[in-house]
Amino acid sequence: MVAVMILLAMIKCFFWTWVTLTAASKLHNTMFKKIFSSPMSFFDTTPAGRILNRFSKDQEEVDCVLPLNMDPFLQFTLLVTFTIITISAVFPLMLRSVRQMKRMENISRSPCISLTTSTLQGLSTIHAYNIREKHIQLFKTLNDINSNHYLLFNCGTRWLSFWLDFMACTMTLLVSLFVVLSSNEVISPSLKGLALSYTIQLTGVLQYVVRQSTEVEARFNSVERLQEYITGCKSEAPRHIKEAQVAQDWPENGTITFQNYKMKYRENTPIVLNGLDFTIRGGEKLGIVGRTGSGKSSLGVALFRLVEPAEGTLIDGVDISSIGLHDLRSKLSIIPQDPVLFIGSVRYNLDPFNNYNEEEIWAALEKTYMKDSIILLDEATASIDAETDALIQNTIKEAFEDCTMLTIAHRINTVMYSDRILVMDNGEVIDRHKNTKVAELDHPDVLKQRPDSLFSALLAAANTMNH
Ligand SMILES: Nc1ncnc2c1ncn2[C@@H]1O[C@H](COP(=O)(O)OP(=O)(O)OP(=O)(O)O)[C@@H](O)[C@H]1O
Repeated sequence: MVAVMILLAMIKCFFWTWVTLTAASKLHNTMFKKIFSSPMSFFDTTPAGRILNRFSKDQEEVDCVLPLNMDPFLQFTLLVTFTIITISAVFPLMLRSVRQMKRMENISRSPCISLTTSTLQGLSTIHAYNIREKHIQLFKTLNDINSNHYLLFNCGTRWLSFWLDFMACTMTLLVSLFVVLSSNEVISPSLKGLALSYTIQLTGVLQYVVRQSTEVEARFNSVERLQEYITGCKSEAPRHIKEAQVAQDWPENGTITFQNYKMKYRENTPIVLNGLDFTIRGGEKLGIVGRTGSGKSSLGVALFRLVEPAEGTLIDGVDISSIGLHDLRSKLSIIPQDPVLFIGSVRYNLDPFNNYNEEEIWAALEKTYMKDSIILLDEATASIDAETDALIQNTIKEAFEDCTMLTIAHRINTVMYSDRILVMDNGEVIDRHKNTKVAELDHPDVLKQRPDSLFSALLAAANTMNH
C-alpha cells in the first residue's frame, strides 16, 4: 500500500512538473517570438524596463511560483472551501481588493527597471550634466511607490487572514456551544467529538486554502501580462513570401531607385522622408551628408524596411515592399554607428550562423587588420583615431569594390572620395540652386563649385571646426 502511495505521488509530481513547465515554456517562447518579430515602432514606444519585467519577474512567477501554489490537491480543497466562502458576499470583495493590490505592485515595478536600464545606458551623460542627485532622488521616489504597493499587498493578505481566522473562531465557538448545550440523547458523544475536531481543524485549513487561492489569483496577473504581449503585439511583414521569391543571385547590379518615397516612423509622427526621387547606380559609392535630423539614417531604415514605406523602393527593378523581410535583409549589409558584440568567441561574432570556413574567417580578419596585433582596439565607445580610420576606409574601398555602398557620414571628409554625394535636408533632397526636387546629388567637386549648395555650407562649417 505504501509503495503504491509513493508511486502515485511520484507520478503526480512528474505529471504536474511536466504540465506546468511545458505551459511556462510555451508562454515564454510564444512571447519571445512575438516580441522579436515586432516592428521598430514597438521598441520605440515600449520602455526596455517593461519588456525586461515581463521576461524576468512575470516569467519567474509563471515558472516557479504558480506551479507551487496550484498543486492539484490544493485545487480540490480550494473548490470545497470556495463553496463556503462564496456564501458570504464580503469575501469576493476582499479577494478582489487583494488581487488589485498585487496588480498595482506588478505595474509599479516597471518604471524602476526602466529607470535603471536607461541610467546605465546614459551614465556618461548623467555625469557630464552633473544630475546624479536628481536621478538618485527619482529612483528613491519610484522605489518608494513600488514598496508602498508591495506593503499594501502584504497588509491586504494579512487583513484577509484576520477575517478568515475570525470566521473560523466564530464557527468553532458556535459548534462548541452547541456541543456543550445539546444533550447526549440528541447527539451521541462520539459525533460531538468528531464535530469539534473538524471545526478546530477548519481554522488552519481555511486560512491556508484561501491564502493559496488569493496567491494563485494574484499571480495569474503575470500570465495575463505575458498574454497581453502574445495577443496584442503586431508582427512585422512575413519573412518569406512564396509568391514573391527573388532569384538567388538578386540583386545582380544593386541599382537602388527611390520613387516618390515617403516615410513616417509611426502614424502620429511627422513625415521624415518626403517624396524622394532618385536612383543610385549599381556599384556606386554614395556619400550621404546633411545636418542632424535631416533624414540620413532614415534612408537606411527605409532600405531595411524597419519601417514600412508609404510608397515603393526598387532594387534592381524589384519593389522591396513586395518581398519577404528575410529575403530582403539577407541581401543587405549594414555597419552601424554602435556595433554590438555578442557574448562568445570572436569567431562566433564574425560568423554566428557558421556559414564560413576557417580560411575565410582568417581572410576577413586580415582585411580588417585584426590578424596583426599592431592595432589595439580601444573601448568600443572610444572614437576611432585618424590612422585606424584611414585603414578602415582603405579596406572598405577594396573589400566592397563591386557593391553599391551608401555611406552616411558625420565627418564630411570620410565621403570626399565617393562617386557622388547626396545631400539631405529636412527629409528631402532639394537642389536649392534650381529650387526643384532634382537632387543635390552629384560628384563632390561639382557640388563644391556651387557656392549656394548646402554641401558647400557643410564643408565650410567642417573646415572651420577643424581649424
Ligand atoms: N525612431 C524614431 N521615431 C520617430 N521619429 C524618429 C525616429 N528616428 C528618427 N526620427 C526623426 O526622423 C527625423 C530624421 O532623423 P534621422 O535620424 O534619419 O536623421 P539623421 O540625419 O540621420 O540625424 P543624425 O545625423 O543626428 O543621425 C528626425 O526628425 C528624427 O527626430
